[in-house]
Parts: sequence; C-alpha cells; structure tokens
Amino acid sequence: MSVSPQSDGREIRLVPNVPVGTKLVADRVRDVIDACIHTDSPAADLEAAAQLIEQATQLLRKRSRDTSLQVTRSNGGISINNAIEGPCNPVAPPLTDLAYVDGETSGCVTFPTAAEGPPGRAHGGLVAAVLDHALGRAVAWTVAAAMTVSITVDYRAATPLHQPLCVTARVVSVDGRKVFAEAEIRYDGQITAVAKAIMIVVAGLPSIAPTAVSLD
Ligand SMILES: CCCCCCCCCCCC(=O)SCCNC(=O)CCNC(=O)[C@H](O)C(C)(C)COP(=O)(O)OP(=O)(O)OC[C@H]1O[C@@H](n2cnc3c(N)ncnc32)[C@H](O)[C@@H]1OP(=O)(O)O
Repeated sequence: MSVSPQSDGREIRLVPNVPVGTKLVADRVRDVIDACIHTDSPAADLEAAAQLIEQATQLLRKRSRDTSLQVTRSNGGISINNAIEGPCNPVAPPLTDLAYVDGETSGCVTFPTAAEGPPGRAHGGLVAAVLDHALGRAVAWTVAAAMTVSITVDYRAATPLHQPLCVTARVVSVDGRKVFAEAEIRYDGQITAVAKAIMIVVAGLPSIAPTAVSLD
C-alpha cells in the first residue's frame, strides 16, 4: 500500500482492491440508514438500537486514519470512499459497474430511500451529482482528469427510487483545457435527466485510464 502526495498537500492512498471488510461495514451502514428512515419501532427499541450503533462506532474508531481518499487500481481506478461511486462510503448510492466502451462511459445506480426528494422520487441534486460523476469519469477516461466548472441538468421525468437506473456519458468536444461533455440517466430505457458540463483538465489529479491504470 503506497501513498502519493498531491499538489494541494493532501494524500491519496493506493489500495490493491476494494477492502472486503470495509465494504461489508459500508453495506451494513446503508441498511442501518434505510432502517432508520423506515422504522416505526417503540421508544425502548430505538434507545437500544442507538446504543448498539454507538458501540459499533466506538469499535470502528479504535483505529482510524486521516486519509479519506483511497483509490484502487482495479476497475479503472475506483475511489473507494467517493461520495458517488465509493463502495466503502455508505452515503454513496453507489454508482456501480462503471465501464468505458468505444468512448462511452456507463454505470448503474439504484437510489435508496435516503435519496428521496419529492415523494417516491430521487432528489434532483443527487441525480445531478450522479450525472456529474459520470461526466467526470467520461472526461478522465477519454481525455484526462478534470474538474467541473459548469453543469446544466434538464429533468425530463421522474427518476424513481429503488429501481435500477442506467447512466451514460461521453465527451463531445475539447478546446484546450476545456472539455465539453454530456450525460443522461435512464429508467427502463426512458431518459429521466440530461446533463451538459464544461470540465477543466487540472494537473495534479490522479490519472485514471479505462483499462490499464497507472497512478504512480
Ligand atoms: C482517481 C479516481 C477519481 C475518480 C473521480 C471521477 C470523477 C469525479 C468527477 C467529479 C466532478 C466534481 O465534482 S469536480 C468538483 C467541483 N468543481 C470544483 O471544485 C472546481 C472549482 N473550480 C476550480 O477549482 C477552478 O475553476 C479550476 C481549477 C477548475 C480551473 O481554474 P484555473 O486552472 O485557474 O483555470 P481558468 O483559467 O480559470 O479557466 C480555464 C478555462 O476554463 C474557462 N472557464 C472557467 N470556468 C468556466 C465556466 N464556468 N464556464 C465556461 N468556461 C469556464 C476559462 O475561461 C478558461 O478558458 P480559456 O481562457 O482557457 O479559454
């Protein structure tokens, strides 16, 4: 396991694979979040549950590290704690099955109840975040690692909770450091939201590639 210093002084920790134990904890925490939102338990059960969660938190805090950004070389360089794709981040939906084929980036996501905005629908901000992330992936995989300076989202139909959604993204054009890209999210083949973004290639970000990842 190695650490590479970044231009802003923060460190990125490289890990060979998604850590199985950490992912397991993240999956269980996702379950806890869902149970917390849906529970109709009596006060005594809620108190007992809170104590158990507190005990689990203390156990996890027994050994901590400062670095949060961890990247594995597998699957095109997954940032395991990322807010959108991180399998070890219980707040990430997460966006999974990321792939890059013939210039097209794709991924899958199922929004949990915790992502609810309007009743039964995904929150628009989270839909935008997923689109933003897919755009970032598409630009990183097609051109170079970049940051979003502008994103516009058109919401065309309800993006449902608890349903498998497909996300696709691609680079449209490049003008110096500026990269123009577009993405969409689909439910059952129908587009629910479309995004257009301008991203700026930034030196010092970890380089990721679709197949052979080199982070050294
Ligand atoms: C490893 C696994 C990871 C896995 C990760 C996978 C992908 C994750 C993607 C997530 C995406 C994000 O959330 S990114 C996070 C949110 N975004 C940010 O935090 C970015 C905040 N902004 C910045 O830090 C800065 O603006 C920079 C560094 C991006 C650019 O600053 P700069 O380097 O000084 O560049 P600057 O000269 O200002 O601009 C460069 C060119 O872009 C143009 N430009 C700038 N802003 C705009 C704009 N809004 N609309 C149009 N054009 C613009 C300028 O006119 C200029 O054009 P010209 O004169 O050259 O023609």
